[in-house]
Formats: sequence, C-alpha cells, structure tokens
Amino acid sequence: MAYGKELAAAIKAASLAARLCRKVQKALLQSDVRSKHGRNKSPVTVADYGSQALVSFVLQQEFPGEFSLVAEEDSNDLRKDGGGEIVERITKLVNESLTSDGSYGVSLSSEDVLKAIDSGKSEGGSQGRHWVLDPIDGTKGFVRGDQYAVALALLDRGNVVLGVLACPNLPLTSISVAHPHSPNNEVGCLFFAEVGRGTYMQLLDGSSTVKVQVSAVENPEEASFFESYESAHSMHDLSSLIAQKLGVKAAPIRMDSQVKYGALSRGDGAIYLRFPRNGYREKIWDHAAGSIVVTGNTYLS
Ligand SMILES: Nc1ncnc2c1ncn2[C@@H]1O[C@H](COP(=O)(O)O)[C@@H](O)[C@H]1OP(=O)(O)O
Ligand SMILES: [Mg+2]
Ligand SMILES: [Mg+2]
Ligand SMILES: [Mg+2]
Repeated sequence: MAYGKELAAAIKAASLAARLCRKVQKALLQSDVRSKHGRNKSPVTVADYGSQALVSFVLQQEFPGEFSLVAEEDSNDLRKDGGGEIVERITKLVNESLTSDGSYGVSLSSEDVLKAIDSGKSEGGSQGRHWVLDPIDGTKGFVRGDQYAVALALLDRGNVVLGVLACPNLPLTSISVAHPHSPNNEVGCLFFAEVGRGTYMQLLDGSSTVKVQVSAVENPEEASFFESYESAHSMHDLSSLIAQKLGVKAAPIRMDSQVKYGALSRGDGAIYLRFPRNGYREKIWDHAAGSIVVTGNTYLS
C-alpha cells in the first residue's frame, strides 16, 4: 500500500479522538461550549480542542520530522484570560485518552496540548504532504446530541490520497428515509479510503471491516438525498426545488457534518445537495476526508 503507514496512523488518531468526543458528548454541559468568533457564533467545545490535540500529537509521534497539519482550531481563545480552567480540562481529557490507549507512555502538560493544537496552523499547498483535519465536523450536531464526525485526510502534491471519517453516532445499518433513527440500532462507524484501494467501513474499535459501495440507483425517482440539518448551512428551499426538478420523490434526510459522505459511501442515499449561503467560504477540512470516502472506489488499481 502506497500510504499504508499513513492510513494506519490516521485510523488510530481518528479513533482515539472519536473516543474522547464520545465521552464529552455524553457528559456535555452548557459550560463546555465556548463561543468562537462572536460574529457567526460557531460553537467550539472542549472536545473540538481535545480531538485536535490528540490527532496532532499522534501524527507527530508517528511521523516525527516531516509534519504539516492544516486544521480548524487554534489556541487563541484558550490563551486568553480565564482560559486556564478549560485548558486543564482539555489536558486531562487528552491524557486520559492516551493512557487508555497505552501506546504512548507520556503525560502532556497544558503547554504541550496548546502547542499540539497550534501545530494545525500549516497553510498546506500543492507541494509535499499535508494532513487536513476537522477535529469535530458538525459541532452544532455534536452539541445537540446528534451526528458529527472526526474528519482526517492526507494531501500529497495537492491531491487527497487518503481519508478517515469517524462517525460515533452513525448507526451501523443503513439510515434510510424509512428508518432515519431506528432506536435499537447500534451506533459508531469509521470509514476509510486510500486512493486506488477503495472505501471500507469498520466499527470504532477497528473490528468488522467491510468494503462499501455507493448506491447503484440511477433513476432520481428512486433516489433519496441528504442535506444539512442546519438551514443556516445550506438553503433547504433551493435543494427542495432542485430535487423536485430532478424528479426525486423522497423527502430529504437531514444530517449534520461529513457523516453524510459516510452514509453516501455505503449507499444509504444517492444524492448530497449542499448550497451554502452567500458569502460563506467552505474550508478544505470540511470536505477532504468525505470526498475520498465517497469517490474511493472510482479508480481502483
Ligand atoms: N454558515 C455556514 N455555512 C455552511 N457551513 C458551515 C457554516 N458554519 C459552519 N459550517 C460548517 O459546516 C459543516 C457542517 O455543516 P453541515 O452539518 O451543514 O454539513 C461544518 O463543517 C461546519 O463547521 P464545523 O466543523 O465547525 O461544525
Ligand atoms: Mg467549527
Ligand atoms: Mg467542519
Ligand atoms: Mg469543526
């Protein structure tokens, strides 16, 4: 495998981060949510920071020396007055996750954690290799108790060559229009794809790996489509108009985050419609991992 070592490290990093996120989501308190950028009120939680610190730390351990990470969060708000307590909580969470895994016999200081978060400041680019991370994609879904993903990808000379999407709340079996949230369904999937090697899904503990395929449906009348849960992120009236013009009959399945790409990659639905509002700029970490998970079987070698 051309990127076998990188893929194994990415799966490990994303799985550890997903475990941390699960724990925080379970115990979520309003005080865990900090408002980032007052203007757009995008929420950030201790889990967003903890996830980024963990992934950054694991990748740097696995690839010392040659490391570039483009990631969503930074430590600016945490370093402000009053941030100390939250940094301590993040540090504790990160250390608990590392201890539970057992592979790294270290305990990080608060400063180590802040530095790990800030290693995600690379500008990326079309030369060399760059990791791309959204530590929690769909923070709004995470805070609501719904869907979110840890999304990690690797760019090599400007191309996405591997992607991992950990989706702690996605049911293992298909979510369709008929049963979007079946109550007894076990949850927690991880999708991974490497260029030329196809897309696979496994449980978050690494077991039960299966190859997945996108939907074979070609007739829009039989297709169902995904869109954002948040109408502020994607114009629902526009997607409904387009779905109608395409002849799609099913109601939209609304879900947060790149979990939509995971669900698409295993054929739960056939179409993803996304129309961000005027002025919003999409970021590479919001699509890099999801895009290769969906297209992973396209150019099999
Ligand atoms: N105003 C916005 N328009 C579109 N996407 C947004 C907006 N604000 C945040 N996002 C990002 O949209 C993605 C989730 O959107 P959706 O659930 O609609 O697919 C996330 O990547 C989220 O970032 P974040 O990683 O901070 O959650
Ligand atoms: Mg965000
Ligand atoms: Mg995102
Ligand atoms: Mg995010």
